[in-house]
Amino acid sequence: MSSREEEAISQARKKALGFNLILVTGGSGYIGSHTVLELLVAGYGVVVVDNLCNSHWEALVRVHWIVQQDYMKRGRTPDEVPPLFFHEVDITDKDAFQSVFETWKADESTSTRKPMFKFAEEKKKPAKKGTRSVPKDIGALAYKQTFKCKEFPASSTQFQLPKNRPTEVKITDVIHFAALKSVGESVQMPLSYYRTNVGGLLNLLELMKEYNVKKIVFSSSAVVYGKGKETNIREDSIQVGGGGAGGGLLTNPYGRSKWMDEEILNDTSVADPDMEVIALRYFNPTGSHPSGLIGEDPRGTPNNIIPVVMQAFQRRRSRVYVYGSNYDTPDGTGVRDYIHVLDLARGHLAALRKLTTLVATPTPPTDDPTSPVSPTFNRRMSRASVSSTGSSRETSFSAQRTNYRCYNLGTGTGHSVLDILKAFGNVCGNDIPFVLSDARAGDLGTVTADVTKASSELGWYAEFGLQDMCRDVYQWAVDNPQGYERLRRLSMMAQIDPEAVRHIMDTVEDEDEESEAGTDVGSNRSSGDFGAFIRRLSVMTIDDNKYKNVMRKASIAGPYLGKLLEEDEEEEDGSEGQGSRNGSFSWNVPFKVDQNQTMPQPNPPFNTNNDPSKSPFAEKWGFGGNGNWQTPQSKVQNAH
Ligand SMILES: O=c1ccn([C@@H]2O[C@H](COP(=O)(O)OP(=O)(O)O[C@H]3O[C@H](CO)[C@H](O)[C@H](O)[C@H]3O)[C@@H](O)[C@H]2O)c(=O)[nH]1
Repeated sequence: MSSREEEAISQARKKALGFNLILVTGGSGYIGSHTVLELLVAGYGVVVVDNLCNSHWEALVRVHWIVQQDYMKRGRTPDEVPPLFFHEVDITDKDAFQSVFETWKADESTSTRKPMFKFAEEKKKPAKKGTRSVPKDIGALAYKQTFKCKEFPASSTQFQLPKNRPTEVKITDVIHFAALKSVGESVQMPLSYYRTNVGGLLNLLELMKEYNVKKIVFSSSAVVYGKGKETNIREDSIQVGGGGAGGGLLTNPYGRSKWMDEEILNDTSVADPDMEVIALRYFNPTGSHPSGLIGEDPRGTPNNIIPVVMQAFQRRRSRVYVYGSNYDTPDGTGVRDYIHVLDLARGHLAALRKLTTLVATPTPPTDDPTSPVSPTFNRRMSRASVSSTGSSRETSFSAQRTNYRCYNLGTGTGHSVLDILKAFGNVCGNDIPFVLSDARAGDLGTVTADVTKASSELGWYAEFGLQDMCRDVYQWAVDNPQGYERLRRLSMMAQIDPEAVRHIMDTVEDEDEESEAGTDVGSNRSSGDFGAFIRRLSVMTIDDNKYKNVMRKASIAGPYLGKLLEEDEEEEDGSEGQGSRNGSFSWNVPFKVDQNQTMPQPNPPFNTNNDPSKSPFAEKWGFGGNGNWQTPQSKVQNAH
């Protein structure tokens, strides 16, 4: 590790000192980013781990910026916003994941936390002296930015810095979002789902154990209720811990992976009485932050109703197919419990506070061996759960523990598909075209939550209604017609052809100088700091004219890049337009061209009178005698 990296880690740790530090896996995704926002608003420091497979780092920059505005609305200064750090790491890569824990591990010399019990078979191994991952300071990036956004009210989340600020740097809790989440895709690629959703959780729990992190909020789903449970579903209608039905009613690998995760978490809490687990079962999340700066950006063709409606509004599909009109519901269409993503995010805060209370007032251990808080009892439970005889008596030992809790997060109110179409039509002032169609295989008529447990035990309840959800989704759709897609493309562009990007950096220089948004593009051009450049361009994504200007210049620079940046037209049936969906961007990481990547045939640039050979990049990209451009890849293929 270079001295510069060591210095960066040391600076980050200094910045984090005094904050309760929460590790959020999958924190740049849809629900993750809104939760990070609420954590910062509430005064928590946040460390995000995300592999960006279905999200964009830009979301986090926007999050920190929104929180700065939120703080100002509350009479505080942006400097007071807690730190937000980002690691681009895949949780299935255990070594890389461990390097994050190494970076943020407690300083042993100042640590006051001691494990309460040590079982013989679980003696803590010394932490591996592995590499340490260098965190990106998102707050520092956000301070330089200017975004245009809708006026939004200050968050209702209370600012609650702990009375005694932590005197050591330590991750105290984990919120685990990182997972794959498409039902249909999980049927096609079950192994990927189990690898990420189950394998990733195992890595996390092993690392939490090794680094003595004991509290976790887990992102579960109403999907774990499976078939057969419909209206006002209670948490105890299925049993985690072998005490009843559950996983058997599930119909797809995604649902099974979430169910398995809950079982694993429960078993872990049985084996370790110090562990505190809360699983949150989401119903149908939708909505976005009212600023219109962050929102849902589903990759590929969306299947969920709200993104589908949004696409119909954007004319990216001709109509919405309403699946099923003969259900036993008021208007015959499917009824679901839609919950605003900000309510969901605040549900995670409520869960964190619950975990904090539990740890702050622990039940003292007792010598009574039949007591569930006795070490003797827990040792027995531990043995029972690994016994090979599997008698029913022993099975009952592995019943759900009190340090494992699950809660529904929903509103308790159902809305039909037609209600959604009407509400969305109201906010956008246009009717959403739809057609009644056959029911989708496996769909249920009604799925709504009983939310009394969350309100009585977490003190949480949903504040937003359907109209709020539709309004905020609409705002996001209007301001970000392609979600973060443009950003993904710009990032992809920097990865594929840094030379061409450098050329665009030259051509947009004047624009940068005119811009009021601070940027370090110019000063870093020679050192290839594309991160700064992409960040600068990301500001332009909201200003359509500027963005189009850049696209035009990108076409000048390189035909493939021009193609990459072209607006994609969604097919009528909703299938994806061309353009990469795999682009991601890493700061200061050498850009690599993936030689196996299949690149689309680029269009000729339009500034060279359709003579590609006049482009400054003609030689680099190759020019076929038939007038078609060739990427290096297609050139290789043609040679064989
Ligand atoms: O193009 C569409 C898409 C959906 N629907 C209908 O809209 C309702 C909601 O469907 P979604 O696909 O948006 O959501 P589901 O309730 O089917 O599934 C969601 O909630 C589940 C838990 O209940 C799981 O978490 C799952 O991953 C998640 O997508 C259903 O009646 C569905 O039939 C349509 O009519 N047309």
